[in-house]
Amino acid sequence: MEFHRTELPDVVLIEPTIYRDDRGFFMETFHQQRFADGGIDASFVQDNLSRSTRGTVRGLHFQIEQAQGKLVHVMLGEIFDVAVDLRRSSPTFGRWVGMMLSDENRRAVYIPPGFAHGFCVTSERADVFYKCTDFYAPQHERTLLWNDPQIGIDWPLTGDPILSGKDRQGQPLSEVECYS
Ligand SMILES: Cc1cn([C@H]2C[C@H](O)[C@@H](COP(=O)(O)OP(=O)(O)O[C@H]3O[C@@H](C)C(=O)[C@@H](O)[C@H]3O)O2)c(=O)[nH]c1=O
Repeated sequence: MEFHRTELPDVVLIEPTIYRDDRGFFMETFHQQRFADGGIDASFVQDNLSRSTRGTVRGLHFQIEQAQGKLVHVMLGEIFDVAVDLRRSSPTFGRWVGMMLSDENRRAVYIPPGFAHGFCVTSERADVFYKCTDFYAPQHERTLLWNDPQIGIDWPLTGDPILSGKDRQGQPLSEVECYS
């Protein structure tokens, strides 16, 4: 298992060790000690699974209180997974990073509290499984506008995305409440 810091250094790409044999493969998806050694000291309290079809964008979501760190895996399909730094005190405030995660590369990403998270589905469908460091708290949930030109995420989309009503009404960075 390898841990690679991204352009936003607190966002970490995890490259698993995959053991293949005649039966198929085996890999660890989370190992507290190895993650701690790799710089991720997180304890998870909630696991989520969502299924989405091609061209769906979910996000960009965060909780202003009970901020969640997220460890994101793709069980089926392929996504472009995005984190946006919303910590005003950070040198990378307002910047984004995106990574392809799939059932082929089996990569995962750890996004710590303080970031908005979202993804776009680039396969027929995608099952996304993620662990969270705090509980879902809808009263604290905020939605950053997925296509805010000030952030300028280069989504791998060919047309208009499939969005929830909530995500269509996301707030731009200039208006959304951020972390200090
Ligand atoms: C996120 C969540 C939603 N729900 C419910 C609320 C709602 O009725 C239904 C669908 O919720 P949403 O539309 O918010 O689901 P979704 O758009 O998939 O929200 C998720 O998006 C990704 C990008 C994230 O990073 C997650 O933290 C989460 O915000 O599921 C829960 O019960 N628990 C949860 O933890």
